[in-house]
Amino acid sequence: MEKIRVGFFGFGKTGKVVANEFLSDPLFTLTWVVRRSQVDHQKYASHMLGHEFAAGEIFAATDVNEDFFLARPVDIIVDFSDSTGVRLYKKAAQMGIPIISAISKYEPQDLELLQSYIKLTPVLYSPNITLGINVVMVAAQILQKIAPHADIEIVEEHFKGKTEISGTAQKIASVLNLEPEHVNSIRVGGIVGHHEIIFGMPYQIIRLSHQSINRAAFGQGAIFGAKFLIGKPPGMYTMETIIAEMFRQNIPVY
Ligand SMILES: NC(=O)C1=CN([C@@H]2O[C@H](COP(=O)(O)OP(=O)(O)OC[C@H]3O[C@@H](n4cnc5c(N)ncnc54)[C@H](O)[C@@H]3O)[C@@H](O)[C@H]2O)C=CC1
Ligand SMILES: O=C(O)C1=N[C@H](C(=O)O)C[C@H](O)C1
Repeated sequence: MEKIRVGFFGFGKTGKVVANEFLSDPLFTLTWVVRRSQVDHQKYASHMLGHEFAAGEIFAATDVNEDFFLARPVDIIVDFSDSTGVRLYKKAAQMGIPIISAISKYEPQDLELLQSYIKLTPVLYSPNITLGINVVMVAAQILQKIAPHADIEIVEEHFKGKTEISGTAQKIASVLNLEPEHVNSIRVGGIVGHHEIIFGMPYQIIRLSHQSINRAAFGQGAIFGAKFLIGKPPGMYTMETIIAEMFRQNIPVY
């Protein structure tokens, strides 16, 4: 069976680990990687990640011109770069190549550009692409409806260098209609990503919590998303809508 060809944007702390998950999955082949600079230009990501086979030729953002996607065809684009990455693949969207965006914080004009692509191709956009956090997000919305008077606070913990409030926490606050002051950020050590939603009720506390213990969790989420997205009609898709549908199909009947 033909492998799914992946075009990958970003090769940073998370991008490298996610790219390696695609390299290690027999269903996929990493066709190329685009990073911002000329660093490691035309080397292979696979070699840099310790594999002997050659896959994932590295290009710089400046290499991505009108012909790039025609010359290096892929079946899906996966973006773990930053807000600006979306500006590089309008042509791919016009060609109907599905897009997974894992960018957690978009500048408004870049989010607008991503949203313009949904008329052309299927786009899966999730600020946190792990299966687990999206189960927590859906469960929290259900719990809020069951206990509408509960006090709710969000705690998000990340590595010391993360400057912005997590996109995940902002998404959780948004779906629960909470003001930003209910998001509490902690920055210590090398925490990959921990989110907890605390429901305070009379005489009891409910804590819904998710911890990414390795950035490979984001790679597994991206692989799950890629398998879901390929073949879908143009439109916007999110991990939580996929998970919500799985809740609907699997709700236990007593
Ligand atoms: N949705 C999710 O589950 C997750 C999302 N993220 C997000 O993914 C993004 C990347 O995370 P990290 O790798 O940790 O960040 P990082 O800062 O370590 O790496 C970013 C990479 O993107 C590249 N880049 C920047 N602009 C680019 C452009 N225009 N074209 C091509 N490459 C470009 C940089 O060269 C660098 O290699 C961040 O937005 C982060 O918040 C991170 C973890 C999980
Ligand atoms: O920057 C990260 O690493 C992460 N960013 C995402 C976010 O901002 O929510 C997802 C994850 O928590 C890790």
